[in-house]
Amino acid sequence: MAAQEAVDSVRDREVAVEQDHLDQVYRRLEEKIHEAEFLMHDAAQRGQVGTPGALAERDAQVFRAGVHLNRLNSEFEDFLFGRIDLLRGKDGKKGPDGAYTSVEPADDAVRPDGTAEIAETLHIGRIGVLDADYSPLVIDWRAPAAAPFYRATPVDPGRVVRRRVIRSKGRRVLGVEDDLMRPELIATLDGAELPVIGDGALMAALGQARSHTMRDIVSSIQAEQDLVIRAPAASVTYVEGGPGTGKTAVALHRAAYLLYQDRRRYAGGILIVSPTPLLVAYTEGVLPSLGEEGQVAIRAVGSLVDGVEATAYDDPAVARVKGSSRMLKVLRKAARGALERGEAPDRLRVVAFGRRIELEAEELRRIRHAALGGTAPVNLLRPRARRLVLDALYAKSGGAARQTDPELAAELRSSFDEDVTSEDSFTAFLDAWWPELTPRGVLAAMADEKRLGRWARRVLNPGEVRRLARSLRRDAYSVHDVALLDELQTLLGAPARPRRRRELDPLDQLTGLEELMPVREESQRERAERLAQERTEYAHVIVDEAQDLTPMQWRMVGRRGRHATWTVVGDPAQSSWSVPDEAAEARDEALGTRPRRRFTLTVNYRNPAEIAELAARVLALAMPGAQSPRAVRSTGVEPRFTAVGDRDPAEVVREEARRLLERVDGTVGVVVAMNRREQVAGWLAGLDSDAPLGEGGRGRVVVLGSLEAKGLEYDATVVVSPAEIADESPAGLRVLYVALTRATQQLTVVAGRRDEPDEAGVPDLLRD
Ligand SMILES: Nc1ncnc2c1ncn2[C@@H]1O[C@H](COP(=O)(O)OP(=O)(O)OP(=O)(O)O)[C@@H](O)[C@H]1O
Repeated sequence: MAAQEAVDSVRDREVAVEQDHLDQVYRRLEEKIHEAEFLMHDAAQRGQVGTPGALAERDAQVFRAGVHLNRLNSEFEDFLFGRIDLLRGKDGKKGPDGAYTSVEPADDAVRPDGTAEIAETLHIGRIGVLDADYSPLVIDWRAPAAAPFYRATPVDPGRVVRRRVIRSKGRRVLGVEDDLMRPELIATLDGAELPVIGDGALMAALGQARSHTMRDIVSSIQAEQDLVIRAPAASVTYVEGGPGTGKTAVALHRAAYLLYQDRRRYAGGILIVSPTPLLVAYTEGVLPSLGEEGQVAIRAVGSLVDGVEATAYDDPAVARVKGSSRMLKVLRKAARGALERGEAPDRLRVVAFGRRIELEAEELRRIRHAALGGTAPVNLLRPRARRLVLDALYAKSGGAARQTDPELAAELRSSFDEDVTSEDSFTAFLDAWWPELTPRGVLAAMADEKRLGRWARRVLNPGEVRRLARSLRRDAYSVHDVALLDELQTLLGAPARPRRRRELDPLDQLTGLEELMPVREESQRERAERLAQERTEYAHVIVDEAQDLTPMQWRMVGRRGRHATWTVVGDPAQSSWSVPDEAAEARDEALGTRPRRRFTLTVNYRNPAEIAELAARVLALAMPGAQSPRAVRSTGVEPRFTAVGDRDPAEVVREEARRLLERVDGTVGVVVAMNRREQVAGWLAGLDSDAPLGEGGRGRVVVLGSLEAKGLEYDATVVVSPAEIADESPAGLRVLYVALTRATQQLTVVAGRRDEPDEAGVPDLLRD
């Protein structure tokens, strides 16, 4: 009892120490907010002076003040989260943030008798704050001086003696968790003692209940993750790692880091490509929590083309055709072939120079053929086709023979052209004979099996043509259709007629200003959305779950980062694409010859060892020889197996979900084969209506098709019929591996007849 009281009093004292520091930080922040408000006000006044010099000055001031206000307001909550106590460094140089730059301790930082002193204490937070005397009150987590907070380990501690994670809410410090990097020094430090509280922050973070949104990991980023987050943005950063190794988290923190490093460069935008809208929604809050918004667009791969939000999935056989690079040949033919629609006119009659001139079907066909020569986008060829038609008409009119003088001949020709083109019927003919094609129109034309058969000759077999045409007759676009639309956009080109240009706002030129200025007619959010939509190329592209992109999707994503640097994260063992080699080829094409820096993440932070071990059995089948990531914790709860047997499957699944709802505080995900989604959602309707999670009234139970589970996680999961999931597609075992690795605490597997369960209910596929 007495011992516990002693621990509590040390803890209280340490919390009070950090509270003091936080109070000091808040006082300083308040001063800065006043300063910023003054600047804003002052800048607005100056803005009334209309000279160019005053405008430039206003821009710069408004920008700086806006940055301040924006950040201070959004990050007032919980922005101080770490502290490191450091030995004296090798050199005595300080960086711009007032911290010493040396990573390594001085040779004599630990004296021969084993004693040492703490030479520097740094607090780490979401943004940097300097005191009035320019000493650092808080170091931005992305600054070089903060790196030791993430990198230090007991094996390689550098200057760090103790790392502390501080939990705070608003202005109140709630607790501290320490990791000791140099335990041998603790008893021999000069001056103040350095107490150590708690079991470390990582375990505390991992054990927390999950909600429907991902949390940032800024206070517990691990050393191998930090290396990726801070990797220089040259060319391609390529990250592989098994389920739960933090790839998505790392990708998001890397976006924030890159913006901090070089905001000007990334004003060109960062695009994060995510596999599903569910994962987009799940991750959307992380960057704002790190203080970054506006510059980063997170888009599902089915929403990369404006105006289309595809969520439907094709069945695997169709998806395989639509994703394959063979489609490129088919689309090239379709883009040109779609000009020849059934209703196109097959003759042209005009009156010029008082004569009737006619072009017959065969002549028009030849002209079209000549105009289409080469590979230029079809819509851009319309002017060329128009010219060739006029040439042919002129030749027929005999006009060329009437004039030998070149100057007069040119004049004659030009008045001929004017005569013809001023007739409405000529324009009407051209519109019908060489219509402006749209990607949607061409895709619709491909729904005609006969036509598609012609365009796909020797590329797709008749069965593939039939299935593809049928799938294109559906009302909604599928996720795979989006890459086809995008490819068609490139093959067709923008319409030839000039678009109305948006008026340029001189303030647009100023980096980042759009995020900060309240704009007159549009809300800030609308404006950010519009700018994001108008943007077709990005300065940095991050691809999450990269193993899933099909060759056609790689082409689509590649077009958005032709001049970009890239971060590509993925796990081949989780690929739901059936022909990984083909996808790898397409990926290499999209990334070009840019050199790659490769990283591997090795620790599974999501699954307890008990679940990871079960998943490893499927990994061995899905990808023999592949390494499982190492799980860092164990819950002592083994996965549970239940066979449906003669019972009603609806009852069994409902019962198992209910059971897990009682055992965990957060979410329960029920993962089923894609074609069972609706049915199982029906089975579970109303199950948790009295236990909503509070975020927009969403319940704690979610039913997911196997392909939708990608990247997500739940406190507990029910995986329904592994065999059904595995049999769904050629990549089924890898998809099952994904399904089995979603739970942070508990996993229940429900086996159907097809699973051939043993007497303990363990499906054939999951037996040792
Ligand atoms: N350093 C960390 N500190 C705290 N939590 C972490 C850390 N790294 C990862 N996590 C947590 O582990 C879980 C898995 O992370 P994440 O989803 O990024 O993994 P992933 O590699 O993308 O997984 P998958 O391949 O299955 O999609 C998340 O809940 C994440 O917050």
